[in-house]
Amino acid sequence: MANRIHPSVLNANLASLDGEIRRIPSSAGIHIDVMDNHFVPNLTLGLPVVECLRNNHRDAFLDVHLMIENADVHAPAYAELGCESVTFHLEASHAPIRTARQIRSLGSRASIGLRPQTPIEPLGDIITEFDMVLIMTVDPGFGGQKFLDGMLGKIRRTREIVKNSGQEIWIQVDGGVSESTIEQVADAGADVFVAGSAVFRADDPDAMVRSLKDLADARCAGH
Ligand SMILES: O=C(CO)[C@@H](O)[C@H](O)COP(=O)(O)O
Repeated sequence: MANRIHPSVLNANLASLDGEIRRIPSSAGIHIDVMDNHFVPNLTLGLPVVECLRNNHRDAFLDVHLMIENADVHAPAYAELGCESVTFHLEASHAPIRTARQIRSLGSRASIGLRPQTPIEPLGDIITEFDMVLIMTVDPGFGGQKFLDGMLGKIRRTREIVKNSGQEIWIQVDGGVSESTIEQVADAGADVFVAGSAVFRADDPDAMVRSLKDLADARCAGH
């Protein structure tokens, strides 16, 4: 599938989210980080704000990344709102298969996220329950951190597992993705790239989105 750039609004002006999203029309999706100050040491926004964004951006692909405890309880509500993709964390779920099925039954793509320390291998048995795997390449909680090079092997192994599954499952990489790192991330096998500070700290955020896409496509026009 074609490479996709999903800017994370965590590093945007959160008080002007509507306007910030309108600055990046070349994005394939908008990555929205929901944090509860328990699963991660940061608090951002939740269901009411995502509902407003849904209403104001009917055509956008909303890619919600839940960094919250009790994911099984809360995740389906984001699918009910009509978010195209809902990621919850394996570490915050007691029933990942049931939650993924619920999300899919509500018409959204189900995605599973992994902290840097969580191995990918145990997911092999249930990977076909998901439409996307999100590999965190920084410790979740904050934008602007350095990409963890040690995660490249994990991305490669994830690509192998996805290939062996015979399904088209997207591999999203989140954390420290920029013009300096995206090529190696694409080489390793990712096809959905979250970039926060690289996009929103750029003078021209939309030009940055296009540049990241070109760099990824030059390495691999989809896996
Ligand atoms: O989920 C997170 C952080 O926990 C990310 O989505 C960040 O928002 C990415 O920001 P950059 O590392 O690209 O600045």
